[in-house]
Amino acid sequence: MPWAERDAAAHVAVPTAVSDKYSRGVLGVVTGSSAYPGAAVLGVEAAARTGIGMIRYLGDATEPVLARRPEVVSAPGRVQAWLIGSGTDSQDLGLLAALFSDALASAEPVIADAGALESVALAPRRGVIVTPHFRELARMLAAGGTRVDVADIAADPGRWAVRAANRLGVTVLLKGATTWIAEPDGPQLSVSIAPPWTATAGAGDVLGGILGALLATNAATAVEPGMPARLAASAAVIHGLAASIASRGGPITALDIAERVPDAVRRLLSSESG
Ligand SMILES: NC(=O)C1=CN([C@@H]2O[C@H](COP(=O)(O)OP(=O)(O)OC[C@H]3O[C@@H](n4cnc5c(N)ncnc54)[C@H](OP(=O)(O)O)[C@@H]3O)[C@@H](O)[C@H]2O)[C@@H](O)CC1
Ligand SMILES: Nc1ncnc2c1ncn2[C@@H]1O[C@H](COP(=O)(O)OP(=O)(O)O)[C@@H](O)[C@H]1O
Repeated sequence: MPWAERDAAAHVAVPTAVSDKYSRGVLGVVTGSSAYPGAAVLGVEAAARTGIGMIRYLGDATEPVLARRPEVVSAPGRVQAWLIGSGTDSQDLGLLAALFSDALASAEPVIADAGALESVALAPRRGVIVTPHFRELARMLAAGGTRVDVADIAADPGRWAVRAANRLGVTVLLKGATTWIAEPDGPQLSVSIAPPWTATAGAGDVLGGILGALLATNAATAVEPGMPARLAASAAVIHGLAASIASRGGPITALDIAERVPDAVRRLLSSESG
């Protein structure tokens, strides 16, 4: 089922007069590495611009993240959701492996990307959303014993998203020109609003940050049946809309998308109230 702007608008948590930074939601972030520090900067930038109470950044790229976003806290503490894995390599995790395991063993919802995908294959649970592209999904399925060519996934991504969700037991957001979302025994959703200019390095890291903010700010309902898929699809709508606003028919960078996220959220909220 296509997920539309009005559907996404209903999943933006708008602060009220009684909100504070903790009641709005805190996102714990374990992303980035010495090889890929930029992925951490992009995800944190996108989460901050989606609207969130606070971000705790606990990965290996604290310096560039704080240089871009001094609002970010690098002290450990309580969080309402986790974003793990963007900009990391599953073969070279070092101390990050323990942080991934802790997040996956916690009760909070988790978004797992890139280098954290294989950790999920070993410890799947409800409340986990994985955000692979086609190659990453093929690798995840292979780790679980299902061999599939990337070309087969590309030929029928919607079906593979559903199959993977059921086989892996987690919500799958499969990235591409159309983004497919499937929850085990739950909704199957799709979003196709991003312009092809979105196919640029780091755009997926930005999507992870947007989804992280939506999970943390909807923490009370985020793991109810159907909600992981709806929140994931809403993040894809905000991402695609921000990319369209940034692009206006021309080229964009991943950071351009993150910077236009407030405009995308504003547009969703104004269309909902109008
Ligand atoms: N700014 C940042 O910090 C960013 C960080 N990022 C982070 O990078 C990490 C890895 O993510 P990824 O998606 O690249 O990983 P993956 O699926 O293993 O792809 C490898 C495949 O690509 C192919 N390939 C490579 N070069 C190619 C070429 N020129 N032309 C054609 N093919 C080429 C290569 O093929 P091969 O060379 O082996 O034939 C192989 O199959 C991940 O942690 C992510 O978060 C990104 O988000 C970007 C921004
Ligand atoms: N042809 C396309 N048209 C629209 N969006 C695309 C297209 N190709 C990729 N995307 C989007 O761009 C992002 C790419 O993410 P990803 O593959 O993880 O790249 P990276 O790892 O460099 O961030 C995803 O959100 C995906 O849905």
